[in-house]
Amino acid sequence: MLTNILLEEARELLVNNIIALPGRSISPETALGRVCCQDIHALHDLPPFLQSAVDGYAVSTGNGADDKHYLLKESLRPGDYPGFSLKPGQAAGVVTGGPVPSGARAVIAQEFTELKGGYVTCLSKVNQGDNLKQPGEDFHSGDIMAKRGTILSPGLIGALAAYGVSQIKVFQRPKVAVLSLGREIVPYHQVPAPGQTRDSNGIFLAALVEQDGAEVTAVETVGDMEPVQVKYRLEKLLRQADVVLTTGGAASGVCDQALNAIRLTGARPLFWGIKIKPGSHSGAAVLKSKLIIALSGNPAACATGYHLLATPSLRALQGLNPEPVRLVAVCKNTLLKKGGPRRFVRGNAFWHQNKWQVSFGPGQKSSMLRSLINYNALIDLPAGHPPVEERQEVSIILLPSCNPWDY
Ligand SMILES: Nc1nc2c(c(=O)[nH]1)N[C@H]1C(S)=C(S)[C@@H](COP(=O)(O)OP(=O)(O)OC[C@H]3O[C@@H](n4cnc5c(N)ncnc54)[C@H](O)[C@@H]3O)O[C@H]1N2
Ligand code: MOO
Repeated sequence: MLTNILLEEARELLVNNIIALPGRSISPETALGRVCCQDIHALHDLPPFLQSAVDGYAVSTGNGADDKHYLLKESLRPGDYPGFSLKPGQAAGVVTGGPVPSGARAVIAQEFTELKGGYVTCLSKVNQGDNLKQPGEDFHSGDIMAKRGTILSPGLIGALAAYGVSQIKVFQRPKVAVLSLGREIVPYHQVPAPGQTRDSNGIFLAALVEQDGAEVTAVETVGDMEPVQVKYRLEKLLRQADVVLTTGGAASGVCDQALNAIRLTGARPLFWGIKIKPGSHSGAAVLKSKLIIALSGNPAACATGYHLLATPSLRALQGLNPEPVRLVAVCKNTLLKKGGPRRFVRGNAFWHQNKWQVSFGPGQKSSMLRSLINYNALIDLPAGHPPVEERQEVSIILLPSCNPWDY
């Protein structure tokens, strides 16, 4: 087993052991945020017929006919389809988005016309093609509307509805179970005895998992179960989930539950320990197609490990690019910490005065919850870095699903 490796090596090991989940068809009503598992092509031209862009009159010019006065042949209402064509010198009333009769050369907006004695008089110059929307102007038949791996946005769902698509093929959502290890950890709704701690990581991880498009199957604690019972619990969760996230019991010490239980299940550890802080005590293992990601117990270390290892894995399982979104941002405040391994600091990123800016959150100890209440970025500081000064440029990883762009 590889120990104490680089973050990028750890992520690669994880991603290389992941095959995107199979696809399934779902209705557009439930498709928001899901990921297309195949390219989607336009089934036909859109608009499918020549349309008017305005309410007004379609006119047939040319053939030496007077281009100011037209005989009104018929007026169409929304939903009508013209069963006639226009001859030079004739006009038809048309509506925005409605079909125009064949033979029409242009549409004149109603406000630039006068209707008198069955004749339409144009008050402005008429140019061929004015206010006409060509068939296929939006999508030509066969155009790619979405590539495999595209997240279904409200706009894409709407565009597919314009084609009457009622089933969309998407990657299955990964199923994720959370197992909080540690003798002292009790379910959050239980009153802890002296020396015990409420499981805040479990529900926190479950919320992150939901934000990452996956489905939470269980959030459980083990308390002081015997190692073999922890193994049974882990096996049970592995049967119902694609990924099990453990938190706590990851550092070798008095209660080394994570690696013990993983080994007892026969899972193959991929790595244990990465050169970052916090989150150094993170590991991963595979059991057939199932993944176990072990995160630290300290809440901020748990969060950091989640963003850097679990999010890319959940993305890869859904057919998404696992690479995080990186930006360069200017620091709004200072960080006195220096030296040590590569550090990931929770911060708040925002766009202000034409640049990305970031402020370090308060309470950066890995045991503290404070920085987790309002962060949307991880500030990536290299190993051995000096204190970070205001206005210094830093590399950040955006966590858009974490918090709104608040500052
Ligand atoms: N001798 C050493 N001790 C420690 C080391 C080390 O290298 N050598 N590393 C420290 C660092 S850094 C971290 S991070 C932690 C990681 O330890 P574990 O992942 O084994 O976590 P635990 O010991 O189980 O818990 C640490 C801390 O977090 C609390 N915790 C645990 N689970 C939860 C939960 N589900 N919800 C809320 N809080 C939780 C737990 O009560 C402890 O206070 O190890 C350091 N020690
Ligand atoms: O590595 Mo611990 O994970 O810093 O807090």
